[in-house]
Amino acid sequence: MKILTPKQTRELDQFTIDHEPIASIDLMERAAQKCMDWIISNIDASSYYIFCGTGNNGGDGLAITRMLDPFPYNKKAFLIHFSDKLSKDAKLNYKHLKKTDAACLSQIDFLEDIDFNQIEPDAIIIDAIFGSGLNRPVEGLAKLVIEKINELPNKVISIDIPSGLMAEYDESYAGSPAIIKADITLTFQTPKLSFLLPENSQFVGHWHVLDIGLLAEYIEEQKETHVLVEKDYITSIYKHRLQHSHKGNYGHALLIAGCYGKMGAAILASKGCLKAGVGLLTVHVPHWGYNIIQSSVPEAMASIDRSEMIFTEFPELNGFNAIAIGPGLNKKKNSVVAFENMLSKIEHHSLVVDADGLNILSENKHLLNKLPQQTILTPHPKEFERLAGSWKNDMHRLKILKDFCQQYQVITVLKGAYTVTCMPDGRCYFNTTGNPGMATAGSGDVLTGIILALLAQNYPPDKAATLAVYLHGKAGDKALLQESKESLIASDIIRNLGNAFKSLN
Ligand SMILES: NC(=O)C1=CN([C@@H]2O[C@H](COP(=O)(O)OP(=O)(O)OC[C@H]3O[C@@H](n4cnc5c(N)ncnc54)[C@H](OP(=O)(O)O)[C@@H]3O)[C@@H](O)[C@H]2O)[C@@H](O)CC1
Ligand SMILES: [K+]
Repeated sequence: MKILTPKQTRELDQFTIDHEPIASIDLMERAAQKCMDWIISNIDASSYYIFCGTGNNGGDGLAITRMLDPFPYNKKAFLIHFSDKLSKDAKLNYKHLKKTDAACLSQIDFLEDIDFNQIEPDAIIIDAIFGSGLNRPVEGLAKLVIEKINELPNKVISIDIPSGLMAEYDESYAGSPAIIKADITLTFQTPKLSFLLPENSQFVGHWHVLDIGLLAEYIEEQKETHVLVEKDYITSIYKHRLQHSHKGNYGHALLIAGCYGKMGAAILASKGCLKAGVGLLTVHVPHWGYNIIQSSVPEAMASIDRSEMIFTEFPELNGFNAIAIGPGLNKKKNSVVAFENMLSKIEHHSLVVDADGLNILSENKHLLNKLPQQTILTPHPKEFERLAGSWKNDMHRLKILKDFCQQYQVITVLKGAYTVTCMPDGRCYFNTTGNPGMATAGSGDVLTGIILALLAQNYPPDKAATLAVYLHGKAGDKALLQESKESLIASDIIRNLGNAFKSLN
């Protein structure tokens, strides 16, 4: 699903009004009806307090209040009068509600006009103060109201976007002094980019996209800049296996991993790779790790370094079509030299760099220029900061990520909630699978193995990265059916890769 910018959202709105065609007031009615349908099907409460602004978001709130009328609920709508400029459709809905139930509607000029004590703790608060039209930090009356709502114990449902949160912003934006902390956000047609940034999870709560029938035609014409990766996208890139195939069809991968004390990372990455369908896997390990890898991963072949403890050389690369380097490696001088030598020998191979491979890059930045185009890097935020520098807010981090990928022509998988895979041309793919139980030792090693396997099977690097991230998260979600977020470990992710693949059929 494409994520639209605020400008695209306004254009989509207008495109639908012009081409469906539909009057804007009827579109607002449809949006409010979708919210009502969702609320009636999912919420069990007897009182609703609806806080409305003066723009179209407020118009939605006023329409929702009217739609509650046939139901036996207590309801009260507050028009927060922070501006005299009531939008045209908000004004129509204001008049309409006044006719239906004038007693439930109050105009609020001062915070004291609202008796917050009357709001029962189990009542639902509907937040329709600001939507996608917010263009500056919230001040004055609206700020006071938002702060007060955030102090209440009530469940809050935000319409379209939590009031005070911008759909997009830049690095100079220090945030609004007041933003609604919603439990649920009901957003229209596509999610907003800010929902996917870690710093905003405290405001957005659980978000749901409501299809309000805005025309797909317009969305299809827009470039893929920010994409939410869901099952339909993944099934469109997943290649089914042929009935008559042999291991030669699925590539030969080389994994360079492990050192004294860190052989577990090599084992986990190897198993992830094998379980993701690679034809053949060779693992290059220090001499000391030979017995360990052979007995722990009998399906893999071993290539042995002359060094007892660390990575100092690499096998002839010709026989391999994909290479991963980094899990459980180390950053000693001889390993850096070997890494640099290997980069100069890479020709047609796809490459993944993880863990200590990334640390080597951040301590030897000149190597970044030697990475083959479309190399896949898989940092967590700390590793990324070491590679690319620090950021002021998460939107700024996204900009740094795009600049970094463009500068070095690499693909970066920035791990976290909504892991984002950024392409050399700046396209960003936000993943939707996975859970906090996966923040556990070795989880990243497994992901590296999966990416390596998909590259060896000839997936183009951009598709290999997005598919691997999705499968890794899905395997974690399947594992969580038997485990808890605390007990889930990397081996559980490996064990559930089969279930993750099956979920694509
Ligand atoms: N997309 C769709 O298809 C559909 C969208 N719909 C709904 O419309 C919503 C967008 O409505 P909207 O454009 O009227 O903006 P909204 O957020 O209500 O703000 C109102 C005004 O507030 C002002 N303002 C801004 N910042 C401010 C601040 N800090 N403090 C004080 N004032 C501030 C600013 O005016 P300004 O003062 O800048 O002239 C702005 O115009 C959208 O979220 C959805 O709920 C559905 O009804 C139908 C389908
Ligand atoms: K809102």
